[in-house]
Amino acid sequence: MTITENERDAVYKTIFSRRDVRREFKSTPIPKTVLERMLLAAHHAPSVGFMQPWDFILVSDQDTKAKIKQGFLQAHAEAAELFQGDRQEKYKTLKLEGIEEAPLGICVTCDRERTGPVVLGRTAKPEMDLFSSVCAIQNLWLAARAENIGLGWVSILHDQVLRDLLKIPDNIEIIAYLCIGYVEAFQDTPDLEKAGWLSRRPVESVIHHGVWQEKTIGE
Ligand SMILES: Cc1cc2c(cc1C)N(C[C@H](O)[C@H](O)[C@H](O)COP(=O)(O)O)c1[nH]c(=O)[nH]c(=O)c1N2
Repeated sequence: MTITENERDAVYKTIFSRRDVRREFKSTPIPKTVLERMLLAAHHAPSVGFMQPWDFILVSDQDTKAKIKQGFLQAHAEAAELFQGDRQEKYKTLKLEGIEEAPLGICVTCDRERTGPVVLGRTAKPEMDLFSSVCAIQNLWLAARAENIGLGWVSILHDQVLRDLLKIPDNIEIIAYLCIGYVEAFQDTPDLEKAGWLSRRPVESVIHHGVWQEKTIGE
């Protein structure tokens, strides 16, 4: 199957216009068929040894979301203490989650024993199963964008909060909590760039020819 030029352009458009969304979620529920399409796309991610170690826990209960938000607030306050001076003040102004506003939360996990203990491709690098679950998240993120649905990753949250609330067994690794929903608009630039936190590095600064080289860019 050959990808046509228009189809190629649509893929790049989706990649470049994807955003981490934390604000302006609409309460409109995501239709079942749309959600199924997105989850099927996530499930078609590459995985080490074709292990498919991911699971997706769908969270729409408002009370559960409120408890997850409490967990975020605690971790967020702890995080603020780690920054100093102006950086700390700036950190406190950032909007870093849309847990209660987004109609759907998805907790993505990784079952490290799914096809184990010995997994093709994981023998020298045991963390490859975790990375595979992240591949599924990226597929979900892009599929959401293609559906004009926003997705935001919230990692300022201790695992135990999600483990207790969502009854996740100890042998299952927690990879991510994602906030998902239709949005008022997709911004052209990342929120953190707009807020003056960091900006996108020039692509030349991350490409090395032959050997790794130290590269400095103005920040
Ligand atoms: C593993 C991981 C974890 C997080 C994120 C991303 C990833 C990949 N990002 C989103 C992150 O801030 C964002 O991707 C960058 O700022 C770039 O913006 P765009 O994604 O291009 O809009 C993120 N954003 C946020 O508001 N709260 C968070 O806790 C996190 N955590």
